Order: sequence, then C-alpha cells, then structure tokens
Amino acid sequence: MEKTSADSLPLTVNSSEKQETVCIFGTGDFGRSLGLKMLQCGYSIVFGSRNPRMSSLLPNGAEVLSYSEAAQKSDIIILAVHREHYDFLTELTELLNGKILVDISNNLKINQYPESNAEYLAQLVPGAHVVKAFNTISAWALQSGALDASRQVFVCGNDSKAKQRVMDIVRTLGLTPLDQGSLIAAKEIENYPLQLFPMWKFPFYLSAILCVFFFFYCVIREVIYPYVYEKKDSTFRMAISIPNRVFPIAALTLLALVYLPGVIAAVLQLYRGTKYRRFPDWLDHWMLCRKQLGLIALGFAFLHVIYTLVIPIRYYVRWTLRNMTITQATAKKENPFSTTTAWLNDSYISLGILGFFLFVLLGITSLPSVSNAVNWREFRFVQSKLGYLTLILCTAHTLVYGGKRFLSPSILKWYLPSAYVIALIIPCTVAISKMTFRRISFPGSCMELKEPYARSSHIPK
Ligand SMILES: Cc1cc2nc3c(=O)[nH]c(=O)nc-3n(C[C@H](O)[C@H](O)[C@H](O)COP(=O)(O)OP(=O)(O)OC[C@H]3O[C@@H](n4cnc5c(N)ncnc54)[C@H](O)[C@@H]3O)c2cc1C
Ligand SMILES: NC(=O)C1=CN([C@@H]2O[C@H](COP(=O)(O)OP(=O)(O)OC[C@H]3O[C@@H](n4cnc5c(N)ncnc54)[C@H](OP(=O)(O)O)[C@@H]3O)[C@@H](O)[C@H]2O)C=CC1
Ligand code: HEM
Ligand SMILES: [Fe+3]
Repeated sequence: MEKTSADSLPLTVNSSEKQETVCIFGTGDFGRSLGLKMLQCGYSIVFGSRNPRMSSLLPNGAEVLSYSEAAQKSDIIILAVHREHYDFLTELTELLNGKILVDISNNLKINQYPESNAEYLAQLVPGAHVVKAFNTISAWALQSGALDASRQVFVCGNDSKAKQRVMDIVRTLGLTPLDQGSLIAAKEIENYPLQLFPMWKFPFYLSAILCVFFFFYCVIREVIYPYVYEKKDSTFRMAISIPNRVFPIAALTLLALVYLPGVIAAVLQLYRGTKYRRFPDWLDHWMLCRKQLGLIALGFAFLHVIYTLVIPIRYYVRWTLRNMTITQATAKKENPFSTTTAWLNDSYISLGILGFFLFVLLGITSLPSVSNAVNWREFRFVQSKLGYLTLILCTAHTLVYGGKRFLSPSILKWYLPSAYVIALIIPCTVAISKMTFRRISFPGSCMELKEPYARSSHIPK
C-alpha cells in the first residue's frame, strides 16, 4: 500500500472515533481507491469480490470476502462495478433488502441506456434504497488527492435518510455533497462527466463563424480589391492588419450578443405582460451561455489590444512614416497640425482603453471566487449596468475611430463598406433599444419592468 502523504489525508479525518463499517463491491480501480480513502478517514472497509483470495493490491486493513458474505457485514454497500455486470445482484436480493446501495457507475456515452444505471439498479433490487453518488469523482483523483476541480459529489435518491447517510460519508472524505433530489436526477448526473464544455459549444461555433466571415470579408476588400485594380500585393496585411480588424470586430459583436438576449427577454416580458412564463428554448439557451460569450469576447479584446500595441514596430508602418517624411521634405510641403484629427484620434483610443478596463472588470467578477464574494444585486450591477457601459464605450470607440470615413463613398470597395461599419449594427441596436425600451409601455399593457428580485412585490396587473 503506497505511503499516504499528509496532504492526501482529508481535512476532516478524525481517527480517534471508530467510524462505521462500509462494504465495497468490486476490487477494481475505483473500489480500491475509494477503499483506501475511506480507510484513511477511519472507516472499516469490507470488500466483496468474485475471487476474494485472488484480490491483490487491496489497501492494508481491508477485509475481502465473497459478495454474499461481505453484504452481511454492513448496511451501506458501494457498488464499484460496471452496470453491465449488475446481474449477479439478483441472487443477493434477500440479503440486500433494506440496505443502502450506492450506485457510482458511469456510461461511455450520453443517454446510453433508456433509464439511468441507478434506476436500473433499483429495478434489479427493489428492496434496497438506491443512492447515486461519487460518479463525478475519478479513481485517480481519489488516489492522488488532486481533487481541486471535482470536489463536488452529486447525490440523489428516493429515500432521504439513505441519502443523508451517503452525504455524511461524502463530507467525511472531505468532498462536497450536492443533493440533486430524487433518483430521477440520476440520468443527468450520469451524463454530467461525459459532457464536454456543454455551455461553450454555441459561443465557440459562433466566434469561429464570425472570425472566418470577417477575415474573408477583409481579404476581399484589402487584398483582392487592390490587387485587381492596382496590381498591388497587400497579402502581408493578412498577418497583422486584418487580424486587428477581425479580433476587435469579433469582440464587439460577441459583447453585443451578450446583451441582446436581455433586451429580447425584457421586450418579451413587456409584450406578455408577465415575467412568469418560460422563455422559448433558443432564448433560454442563449441567456444561459452569456457568460461564455462574454469571456470569449474578452479574449478577442485582449488580442486586439496586443495587436494594437505592436502597430508602431511594424515594418510597414515604419516604412510608410519614413516615406511620408521624405516625400514631404523633398516637396517642402508642411502637413499642418489638425486639432480635430488629434481630438478624434486620442478620443477613440481613450474610449477603447476605458471600454477595455470595464471589460476586464466584467471578466474578473465572473471568477467564482469573486462572484461568490458579492451579493446578487452587486453582481447584477457590475454585469448588467457596467456591462452596458462597456458595450457603449466600445461601440463609441469604433464609431469615433470610423470618424468621417463613414460617409465618404471611397470606403466602399465593390459596394462593400469597411468591416467595422457592419460590426456596428448589432451593438448600436442593442445600445439604443436598451436605452429606449426601459421607459416604453406597450399599448394596453402599461407596466414597468421590475428587476427580477422585486418579483414578489410585482403582481401583474
Ligand atoms: C467578460 C464577461 C463576463 C461575464 N460573466 C458572467 C457571469 O459570470 N455570469 C453571468 O450570468 N453572466 C456573465 N456575463 C454576461 C452578462 O454580463 C450578464 O448575463 C448580465 O447579467 C446580462 O445583463 P442584462 O441586463 O443583459 O440581462 P439580465 O440582467 O439577465 O436581464 C434582462 C432582462 O431579462 C429579465 N430576466 C433576466 N433573467 C430572468 C429570469 N431568470 N427570469 C425572468 N426574467 C429574467 C430581466 O427582468 C430583464 O428585464 C459576462 C459578460 C462578460 C462580457
Ligand atoms: N475508474 C474511475 O475513475 C471511475 C469509475 N466509476 C465507476 O465505478 C465502477 C467501477 O469502475 P472501475 O473500478 O474503473 O472498473 P474495474 O473494471 O476496474 O473494476 C470493476 C470491478 O467490478 C467487479 N466485477 C463484478 N462482476 C464483474 C464481471 N462480471 N466482470 C468484470 N468485473 C466484475 C470486479 O471486481 P472483482 O473481480 O473483485 O469481483 C472488477 O474489479 C464503474 O461503474 C465505473 O463507471 C465512476 C467514476 C470514476
Ligand atoms: C486598450 C484598449 C484599446 C486600444 C488602445 C484600442 C485601439 C485601437 C486602434 C489603434 C484601432 C485602429 C486599429 C487600426 O487602425 O489598425 C482600433 C480599432 C478598433 N477597435 Fe480598439 N482599442 C482598444 C480596445 C477595444 C475594445 C475593448 C474593443 C471592442 C470590444 C475595440 C474594438 C475596436 C474595433 C471594432 C476597431 C475597428 C477595427 C477595424 O475594423 O479596423 N477596441 N482600436
Ligand atoms: Fe476501471
């Protein structure tokens, strides 16, 4: 048995008091790791195995018996066996009557079976109290002690006392039990470890589509167009200039898409005259992945700031500046200082900096350690109010950057306006609609939107 290092001992070990005996069916990876952890926490462990004499590698101090002998030793039996091998339990139904059977199994695919493994177990052994737990913890993490990410143990079961007993074991092992209700929740709990960033899929795909679209849009306007009309090779723009259009545009668009569903939701509530009806699924899912959209937008904003910082050291910029200076010197032409241009230039950069500062603040408040330290109103103030201010500052940054060029026909290339002009459509719509609709009252259902927390005092008229 490997030496147990102090740090793998759970914080709540209390070796003086003898804990109850727990039985573990199965001497495989998970059974052995869980047995070792429970022994360290002072439990006495009895393993059930098909071949008690053959089971090597078991932690010292653990007893190993046949399944039927082991079942008589404790009223809590943790089933460290794959669902496919549950059939042997039907021979033990008498013995398992009234006992707590902890199902820890996972499947290889989401919704692999019509019913959850735990419900299947409850059908096999109807007299036992089946509780689902531990399936989100890996054998490796139990053994190595590296439980940082997955300390949470989702627990569900129909018998509350049985559930409580299992949650006490979870706590004694230094893990965090999360009661998910009755055994119906087992299916979702079993699917959980099989999901891969479920809330990030839509934001990722959307960002990829935005980047690809705007990249090719800029290539048409800034590489192909000059090549066709001026035989100029501007392919080098694909390295920095075009990414420094695509990334800020993606950041601004995604930021606007974080706040658009809130507007749609609010208008829907106004239109329905109540906030007590569910949103359509597409809007619900969109509302639920706003955090992920916002964090990806922040990532693009960071890229834009880095690309912007390197502008002065680019060969193309230095060459252009040098060339301009020489041309002016030889032509003895002065380029008078324009205060308006200076104002426009400095203000759009300053708006960008302020917008970026608030953007980072939004990101910081979404860190669990920070969001857990603020109350709901404070969180909403930052995320909703400051979030809108971020959107307005970044939109203003882009508008001022565009300056007078908006209106000059020369920016159209093959009738295509600059990419940022298209990028401004959603942010401006969101900013304007948020500012206007807050006061709007739908004809026939004049009501003011109350914040969600004011819900109790707000009875629909
Ligand atoms: C960098 C960054 C990080 C972010 N991190 C997070 C984060 O950690 N967590 C997070 O949630 N968002 C996060 N977001 C997204 C966004 O900031 C928040 O979702 C913000 O609360 C949206 O505010 P809102 O005013 O648009 O919508 P909301 O404040 O949600 O309100 C919009 C409207 O819908 C109604 N409404 C809202 N929710 C409900 C509901 N459940 N039932 C009925 N009516 C409702 C309200 O009454 C209101 O009228 C992040 C965004 C960014 C840019
Ligand atoms: N490994 C992990 O990290 C995690 C595993 N789980 C779940 O824990 C359960 C056990 O997983 P794991 O320990 O990795 O699996 P293993 O294959 O390593 O061990 C399963 C054990 O089941 C027992 N068993 C009983 N009947 C049979 C049979 N007919 N054929 C094969 N084995 C049988 C065996 O013990 P014996 O020979 O002593 O009878 C065997 O060692 C699974 O349901 C899994 O989904 C959940 C979370 C994480
Ligand atoms: C420190 C913060 C920022 C600075 C210093 C900054 C600076 C700049 C500069 C110099 C440009 C012109 C780039 C060029 O001409 O190639 C620009 C363009 C732009 N910026 Fe920023 N910016 C900042 C933050 C932001 C943020 C947070 C957003 C949006 C979320 C944003 C969105 C844009 C957009 C959409 C453009 C136009 C891109 C184009 O089509 O050319 N910027 N910014
Ligand atoms: Fe295994």
